[in-house]
Amino acid sequence: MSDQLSTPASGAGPVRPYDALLLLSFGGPEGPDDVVPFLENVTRGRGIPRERLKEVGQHYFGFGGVSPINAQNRELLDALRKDFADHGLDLPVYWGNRNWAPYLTDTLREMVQDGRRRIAVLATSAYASYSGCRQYRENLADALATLAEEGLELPRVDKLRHYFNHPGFVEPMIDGVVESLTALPEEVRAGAHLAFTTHSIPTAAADTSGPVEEHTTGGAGGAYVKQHLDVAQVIADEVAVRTGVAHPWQLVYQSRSGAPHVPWLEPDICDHLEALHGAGAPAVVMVPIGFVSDHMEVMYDLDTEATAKAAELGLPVARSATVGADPRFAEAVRELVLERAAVERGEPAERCWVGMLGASHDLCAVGCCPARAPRPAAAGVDSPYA
Ligand SMILES: CC1=C(CCC(=O)O)c2cc3nc(cc4[nH]c(cc5[nH]c(cc1n2)c(C)c5CCC(=O)O)c(CCC(=O)O)c4C)C(CCC(=O)O)=C3C
Ligand SMILES: [Fe+2]
Repeated sequence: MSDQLSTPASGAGPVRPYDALLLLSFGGPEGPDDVVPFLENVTRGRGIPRERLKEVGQHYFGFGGVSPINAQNRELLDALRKDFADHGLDLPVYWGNRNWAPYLTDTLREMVQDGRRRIAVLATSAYASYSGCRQYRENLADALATLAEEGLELPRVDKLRHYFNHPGFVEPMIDGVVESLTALPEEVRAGAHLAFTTHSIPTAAADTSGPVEEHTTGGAGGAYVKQHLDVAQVIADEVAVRTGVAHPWQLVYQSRSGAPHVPWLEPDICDHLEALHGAGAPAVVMVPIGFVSDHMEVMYDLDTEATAKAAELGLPVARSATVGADPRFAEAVRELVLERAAVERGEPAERCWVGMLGASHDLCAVGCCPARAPRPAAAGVDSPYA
């Protein structure tokens, strides 16, 4: 590979000390035979009811057993490589997943064998939560443990900060909402509501999301909800500036799983559509701010299920785009790498953000997004690895 020839082992120029970027994602099935083993990987030890698993399996089978997430990650890889090349960054980009091939452990092994010693990690999850942050750090720790057992010299892995409020993540979504409003019939456009959606999680997980000082009680939602509300506000405000209309908005949830007696964040998007319709809303734009690409949770839960619900109600809806492989997102990733590289060199770092919360932390503190049963997690203050 040509990048191996041109990259000194220690990394060079503005990316120093990094010598590689790892795109860390969820993974998804690539055909019907993959669906059940994929779901087994996702739900191992998580207590998801069998009925729910059967149902989710049907979502995948309905699309030929193929999740769109892998193709979307390949597009993002291309966008990142192009952006880095266009800006003279000599930083090879790798890809590994939690739940499907290419598996994280295999990618990390390949990286070590390629001589990568200091790795920046971008997870395809923008917000704080156990599922979106610590679980990826646990996956990194598991992969490092495997490589250690194999006698390999371990690289250092640094997870890049949360980017929910990075302008390169938020601005493409603002454009998307404006476009979706334009796509609605003109007579309902001005009255349209914005339904910002994200993945529901157990309220107990939401309350303990983010650093300990941001934890809440009683279902208030912790950093997870606070960060989503911040992004929603920024988007709604900018859409109002651009369209001249202050569209009413609310943060709602989707893709609930788990046992029915366990409280998860509510309301669900489908119930919300029904309530809005009952209250006389003329149209709704669904804005999936919780997701980085139009993967199965978007394609099924919003574009199929919620859209069918709206049709049944006679409520016009549109669904706005996720950031995907937008060049502005690739640029944001470059900025995040350069920012963290400066921090690691002990130099001042320029941090971009929008909204009210400021740039998120580089290193997760002890107690950040705790697991129900504590396990080793890499790339945080409590990492057992350097
Ligand atoms: C916060 C969050 C994100 C957003 C942040 C991020 O992107 O990471 C996310 C993303 C995703 N979730 C995905 C798929 C699934 N998630 C499940 C289950 C769960 N998700 C949870 C949370 C999240 N999930 C939770 C608390 C559970 C319960 C079980 C557990 O505690 O782990 C299940 C099991 C069946 C079910 O119950 O739905 C599946 C199949 C896919 C791939 C889609 C594709 O294939 O295109 C993606 C990107
Ligand atoms: Fe999920």
